[in-house]
Amino acid sequence: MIRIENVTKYHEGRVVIDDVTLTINDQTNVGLIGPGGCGKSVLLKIVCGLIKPDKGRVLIDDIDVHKLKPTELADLRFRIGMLFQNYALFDSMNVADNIAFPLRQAGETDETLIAEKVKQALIDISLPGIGDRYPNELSGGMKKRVSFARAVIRRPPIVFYDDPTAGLDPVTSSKIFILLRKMQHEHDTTSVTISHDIEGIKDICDRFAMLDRGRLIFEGDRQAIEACEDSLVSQFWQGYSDDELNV
Ligand SMILES: Nc1ncnc2c1ncn2[C@@H]1O[C@H](COP(=O)(O)OP(=O)(O)OP(=O)(O)O)[C@@H](O)[C@H]1O
Repeated sequence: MIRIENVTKYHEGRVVIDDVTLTINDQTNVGLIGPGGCGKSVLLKIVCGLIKPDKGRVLIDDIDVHKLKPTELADLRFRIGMLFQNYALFDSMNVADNIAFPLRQAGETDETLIAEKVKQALIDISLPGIGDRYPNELSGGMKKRVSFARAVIRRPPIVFYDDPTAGLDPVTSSKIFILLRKMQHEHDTTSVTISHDIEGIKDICDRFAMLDRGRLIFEGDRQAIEACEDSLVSQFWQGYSDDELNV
């Protein structure tokens, strides 16, 4: 279970995460939504220990993430897969080595096994045989899928996806969402997915949390968000605005 308790974060004199409390139960897939800049990515980075909160705490299976020593934090991160917004692939490594990185980092030395796992991962993301290519030879959508493969290669029980379909065409986006769903169903992962693609995450998440200017303004299941009377939540969910657009 992931428990975010009264987490607050300031950045350059202003509050970025404002007293957020949220519980994510095991094998639950949470869609984290909200306007650009509301703090979604910062919250995920706080949860996985990359950014320290100014107040509050994060517990993963009762372990206080920000009280861990660096080596203990590294151990915890072995259990967490992360798909970053900016791909975060290593440009100097080919695709196969990028995908194999978490396996080798975890101490796997059986190169035959690694090669088999990488081969299967490339098949799973519908990019068989591209292991020898380098990230700069790939399209944005291919990089996202390779990042996905790397994030889940060790089948981590917890996975965080930061806008996995940002900037992708609809066909590639739907492929990514299919992969996400497959991970959830076949490996019972607990996940948090940040996405601006409401239609896409409707079907892959069982609960939803919405941030607005760092505050948690909604948490609940699909039925609850569809019935939510808060105009900000319902407009965001349905993808329209009462205000005229200032263009
Ligand atoms: N290391 C950091 N610690 C705390 N706050 C940060 C840090 N880096 C950036 N910020 C601030 O956090 C705010 C929220 O950014 P964040 O990337 O979390 O928004 P977001 O909701 O994920 O936006 P988007 O949907 O556009 O990706 C920004 O205003 C940014 O200035």
